[in-house]
Amino acid sequence: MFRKSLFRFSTYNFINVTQKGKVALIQFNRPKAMNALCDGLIKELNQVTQEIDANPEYGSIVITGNEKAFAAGADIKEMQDKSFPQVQNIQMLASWENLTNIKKPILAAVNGYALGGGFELAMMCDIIYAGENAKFGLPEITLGTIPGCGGTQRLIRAVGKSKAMEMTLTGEFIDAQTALSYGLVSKVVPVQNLVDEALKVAEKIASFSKPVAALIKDTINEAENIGLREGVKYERKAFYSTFATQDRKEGMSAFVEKRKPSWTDN
Ligand SMILES: C=C(C)C(=O)SCCNC(=O)CCNC(=O)[C@H](O)C(C)(C)COP(=O)(O)OP(=O)(O)OC[C@H]1O[C@@H](n2cnc3c(N)ncnc32)[C@H](O)[C@@H]1OP(=O)(O)O
Repeated sequence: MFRKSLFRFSTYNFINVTQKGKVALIQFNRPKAMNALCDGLIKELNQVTQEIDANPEYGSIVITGNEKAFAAGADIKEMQDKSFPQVQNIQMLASWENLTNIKKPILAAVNGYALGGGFELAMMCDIIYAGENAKFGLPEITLGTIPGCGGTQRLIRAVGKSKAMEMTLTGEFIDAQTALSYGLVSKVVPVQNLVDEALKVAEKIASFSKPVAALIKDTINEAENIGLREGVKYERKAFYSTFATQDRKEGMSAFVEKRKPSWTDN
């Protein structure tokens, strides 16, 4: 059934979606606009990620752009003439947050520019890998505005106040090595190897029990929403809930019996 859907996705205007084993690879496809994230692209991204999330064939997702740009932000040309009442009325950019409701782990593979909303979208993902040419920035101040997709909130959590202030108040970009030293990305790899490296790790993640991977993703992300005491309680509840799964039983039995576990996602 999903293969049919993938066929339908291939007719999408702004993204390409391909199946790589148990991983769905989503590639932004607006090369002439530096993959600026127009409304249509975000609609397609939300639709496809929700379908992938519901499809048991898939265990993880990789999102990427091209070698020049992951995404150069929200589409400035779409926003240019909007008024305050209009943006408030349509709750502009609010639907971008849907990505954070996806239960399956999402890796962002960033080559080139990840700016403004492009960077914010990468920060909504669970793991970021950077190509050697990656450039991250929140240049909204240079446009007379501020980040609107959680950038201020996620950046301070990722890198601390001084660096978050420096990046957002100057609008300057940082390179891949700096992003690595800030802890914003987990790994820097040669540009041509980036997507393969992300797919390899995504395939490994997809090989585990899906409900267990979803619990890990959820509990780590929840840490950004709540304090430590509440967070530890939240984690413990999630941990206990793995004892209601076959996969927890199988994983521990396999260890004791010195064999490979066989996951059933139950
Ligand atoms: C959530 C919010 C509020 C936001 O994201 S606001 C947007 C934040 N992002 C930005 O400010 C980055 C804007 N882009 C840039 O600064 C430059 O395009 C880059 C990425 C540095 C690349 O520079 P260059 O290599 O010189 O390419 P450049 O010619 O500027 O871009 C190529 C095309 O993409 C278009 N483009 C690039 N970024 C765009 C964007 N965010 N929105 C719309 N179009 C964009 C650009 O207008 C140009 O189109 P055209 O050929 O019709 O003139």
